[in-house]
Amino acid sequence: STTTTTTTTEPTLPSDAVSLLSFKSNADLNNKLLYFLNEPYDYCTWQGVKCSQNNVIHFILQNLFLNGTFSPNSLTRLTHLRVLSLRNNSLFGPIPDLSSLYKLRILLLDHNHFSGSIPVQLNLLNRVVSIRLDFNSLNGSVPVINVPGLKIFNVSENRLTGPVPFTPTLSRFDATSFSGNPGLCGEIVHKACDSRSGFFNGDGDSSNGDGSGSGSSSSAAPLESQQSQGIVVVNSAPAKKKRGAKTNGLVLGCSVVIAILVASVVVAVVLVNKKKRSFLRKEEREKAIVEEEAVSETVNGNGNDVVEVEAVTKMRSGRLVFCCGEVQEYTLEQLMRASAEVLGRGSVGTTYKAVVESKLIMTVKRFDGGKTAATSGEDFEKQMEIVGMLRHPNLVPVRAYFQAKGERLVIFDYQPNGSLFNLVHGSRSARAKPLHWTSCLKIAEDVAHGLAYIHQASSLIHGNLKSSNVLLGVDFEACITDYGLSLFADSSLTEEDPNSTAYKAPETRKSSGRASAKSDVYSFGVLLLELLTGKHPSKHPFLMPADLQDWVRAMRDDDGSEDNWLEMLTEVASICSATSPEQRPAMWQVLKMIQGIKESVAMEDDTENRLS
Ligand SMILES: Nc1ncnc2c1ncn2[C@@H]1O[C@H](COP(=O)(O)OP(=O)(O)OP(=O)(O)O)[C@@H](O)[C@H]1O
Repeated sequence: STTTTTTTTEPTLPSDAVSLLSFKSNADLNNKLLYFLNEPYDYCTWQGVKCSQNNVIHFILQNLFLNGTFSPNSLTRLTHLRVLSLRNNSLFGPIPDLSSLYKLRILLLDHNHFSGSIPVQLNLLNRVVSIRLDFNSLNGSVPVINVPGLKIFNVSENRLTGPVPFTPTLSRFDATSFSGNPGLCGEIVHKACDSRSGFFNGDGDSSNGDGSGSGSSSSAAPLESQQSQGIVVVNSAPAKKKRGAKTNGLVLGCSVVIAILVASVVVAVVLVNKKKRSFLRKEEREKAIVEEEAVSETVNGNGNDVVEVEAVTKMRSGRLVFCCGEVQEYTLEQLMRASAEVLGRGSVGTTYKAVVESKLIMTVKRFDGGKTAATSGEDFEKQMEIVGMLRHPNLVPVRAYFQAKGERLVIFDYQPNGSLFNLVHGSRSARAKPLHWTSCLKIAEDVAHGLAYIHQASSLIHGNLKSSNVLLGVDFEACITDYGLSLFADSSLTEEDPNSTAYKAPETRKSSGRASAKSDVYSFGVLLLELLTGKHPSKHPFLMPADLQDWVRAMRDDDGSEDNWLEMLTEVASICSATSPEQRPAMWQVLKMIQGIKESVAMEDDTENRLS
């Protein structure tokens, strides 16, 4: 056979093939890459390789456990290379000088074991838009990098030390690009390089009077960039030369004014950022965008190979799936760029109010990868398909979902009037009366309706019914959210909040206990008591039915006028929260009971009206 895995460099071989084989011989010690040289030399079909006119333009080998080194004189000879990604492997040793790759736009070497220093020649890659070197073991200092088009730069989680050069390029990135390197200092990472002065400690350094800002003495960056780019910098380094010369009253006065202005701008920037932050951290948002760029690179390099582009998009960026045949109103990229505000952090992730393209408002639940890792991608998709099909006036609809490696998002409608939790406990003082009985009845009916629908329309259960998962719609109708998502939570990893635990049926509190339709009924009973009494479930006493009636009446300060309906609703709550699941009614029966109470109240009103 002519098939060979030889790594010898025969002069007749195409030089790109030689470079690839040379890379493989050092980087792939476990021989995972099946690179065989057959005539005609077909290296453009090798794993991870994409060519344009027989020149390698993309080399993408991700998540392959490649275990070896990145030798100089291997890929560095691929002078047409535009995308180089070796992320998420086990490559070790130094990163070679890549300056010969002058066409390189995307360099992703993150999540490996690279050591040694960051090659200073990165600064010569003047077409590069993305450099990711995070999660390696790189040491030494951050080199001066001034590449105007650089959009993504991340060297976090390494062992870098010393001042971060304050160049016009690097100053565009925030501390997250450098985090996880305790030895780094300077303005960008908000850490003084001189141990004598604090960064934001107001010790007077900010008013040292010389107006210079760089704590990174090694930086060759022009200082005017700090002002011209509108970056407010509080100096961390003590003024050495000019301090003595500028101590007159006028300068001190100016310094105070400047300090006040600086503080106001910092506060304003912090406030704006708080409101406008994307639900993805900057680096993650940019990662998604870069991956899209990599995809568009694929298009450029390969004409109109749409099918392949779709496959790449699915694989790398994940897929935004719109449920129930919804119209696709926005793209993944638009979603990733949405401005977002944290609504709260729950047991399995964080929930955001996101605004896409300044007009579409939605709620995005972003799962914490670690806490839902036990659910496979396939199971997630299956469950989301069922959940996404449900439509009912008392359910917050799931519009879309997304998953990619380590990232899961579920997109709901945004409910403008907050949650039942806020309505019951929110701004009301501790001594405020519980909700009016008509509201209690209406909310109880809405929630029972939604829950009965979930149980009947599908094989789903809610699994996490509680007042923060009941939201109020535009007409203050109660809508259940987060149904069917509890399945993804790994209970051994989620912290138990006493308020949440109190909703859980006794049979589900054991580690082997599984949620069921009957455990949802129990949660509904607890929620009903919360509604009636205004008390957090963790404060509900365990009482026999007769005593429960007395307690509810006492909590409502009832003078007897609410007697009838209150007694009936408390009765419903009591049977729903029976200790034994068999004794609890089904949800449709609970709904019927509540509707019965409503009708009897209406009849009573009617009779009273006629008599009066
Ligand atoms: N669609 C929505 N519209 C408006 N607010 C929402 C929406 N979904 C959730 N919220 C609010 O966002 C906050 C956080 O919700 P999240 O579901 O993350 O946590 P939780 O409900 O407290 O706990 P869990 O994760 O156990 O459900 C809650 O106050 C919730 O009421």
